[in-house]
Amino acid sequence: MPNTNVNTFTGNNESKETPSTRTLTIVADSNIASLDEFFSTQTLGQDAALTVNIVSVAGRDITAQLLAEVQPDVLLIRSVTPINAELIVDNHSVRFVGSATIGTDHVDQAYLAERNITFANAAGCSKHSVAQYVLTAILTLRPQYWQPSSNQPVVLGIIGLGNIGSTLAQYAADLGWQVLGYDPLLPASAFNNASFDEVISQSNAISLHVPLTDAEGMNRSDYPTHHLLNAAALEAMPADSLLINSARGPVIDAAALEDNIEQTRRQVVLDVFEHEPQIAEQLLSKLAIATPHIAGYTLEGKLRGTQMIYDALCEKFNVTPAQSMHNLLPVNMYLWTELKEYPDRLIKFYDIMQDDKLLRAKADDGQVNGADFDQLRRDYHLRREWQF
Ligand SMILES: NC(=O)C1=CN([C@@H]2O[C@H](COP(=O)(O)OP(=O)(O)OC[C@H]3O[C@@H](n4cnc5c(N)ncnc54)[C@H](O)[C@@H]3O)[C@@H](O)[C@H]2O)C=CC1
Ligand SMILES: O=C(O)C(=O)[C@H](O)COP(=O)(O)O
Repeated sequence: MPNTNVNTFTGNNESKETPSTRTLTIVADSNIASLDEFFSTQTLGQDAALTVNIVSVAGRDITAQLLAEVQPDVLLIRSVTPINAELIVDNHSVRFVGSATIGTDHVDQAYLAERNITFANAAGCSKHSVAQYVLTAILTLRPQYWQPSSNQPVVLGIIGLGNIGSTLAQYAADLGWQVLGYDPLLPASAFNNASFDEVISQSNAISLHVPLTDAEGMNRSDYPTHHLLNAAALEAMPADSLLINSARGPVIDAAALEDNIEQTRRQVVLDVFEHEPQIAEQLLSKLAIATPHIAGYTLEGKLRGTQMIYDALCEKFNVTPAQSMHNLLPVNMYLWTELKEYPDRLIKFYDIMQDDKLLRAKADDGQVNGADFDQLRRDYHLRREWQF
């Protein structure tokens, strides 16, 4: 069994009757923020004698073998733990799976439903964090966009207008930018106002905010996003348009992207990579900004993710939630209104090039290896979300 951190909490035994102590065993990704503050007897077992036993391990170490050894009631994961038949076909103890993430492409939700296992994710938990990451990337590379003008408007293309895309659109509108948005699964609106071809051919900057879906399989969609940006789409983009991907790596065909950057010298920002956690130096060297899947990594974003799966677990087990992320947040001095007034303070709000520098420093022998990519994320100094 990998190195685990086992905290055993025993319920208060001073009740009037001898409690029949129950144990709730949790296997959790150690990269979940404030795990022990949210999942303990005080926060889960206040209505009954309960022993909460948490086994926390690296997300990639949550295996069928570990489940066989621990027999957990609950799995708490993040995006690096695939949840599917291969992991739990022989397990009959898990009753709840919580992913403290927005994306769910790593979870076979139909299989969980078939097994009558409750699933919860953290929809929208880091929408502001990711939107602010995208704004920072754009304004770091193109600071002139702070002052759009009638003869030099800024057109931001947004593909996917859900929680993150629509939040980004609000920031863009607040800066006086024009938004061209495309989302075939939502009704037309002020922001959902263009075709895919119009977005990619008429925008100064294009940002992707779609889930990773396929034409078939567990993430099937009528509008699959796997390689949504293929060679043809990239070719249709003006050479000087900036492309940002903070959705999922495989939404862009990495090989086609490398060729397109060679041909156009396009500025590209990637927070997610088709073959992560490995990154080929050949691609890395062509990018304007590269970061290790940390667009959502603010203290608020990660705590909100933990809060949301904690609340869902409490609902599952009919327990009154007894922990709030607001008890765990230091004072936040980052105000969007201040940044708008003093754009030169952007680097103090978020120095994205420092994250870029740390990632590039891990390139060795032609690539960034998976262990180094994971270490950068595990040890990431969580940013603070700007107050909108
Ligand atoms: N880099 C990071 O740290 C993070 C990445 N993400 C990724 O961002 C994705 C989007 O997050 P949210 O906006 O919160 O999800 P969401 O589910 O609220 O919105 C996704 C939107 O994409 C639309 N969509 C689906 N297929 C499409 C297509 N083919 N073309 C255009 N639009 C399409 C949907 O209709 C939906 O409105 C997540 O699924 C996740 O993969 C999320 C959080 C952090
Ligand atoms: O929430 C999502 O979706 C994300 O992409 C998260 O930022 C992924 O973070 P990890 O689960 O990989 O820590």
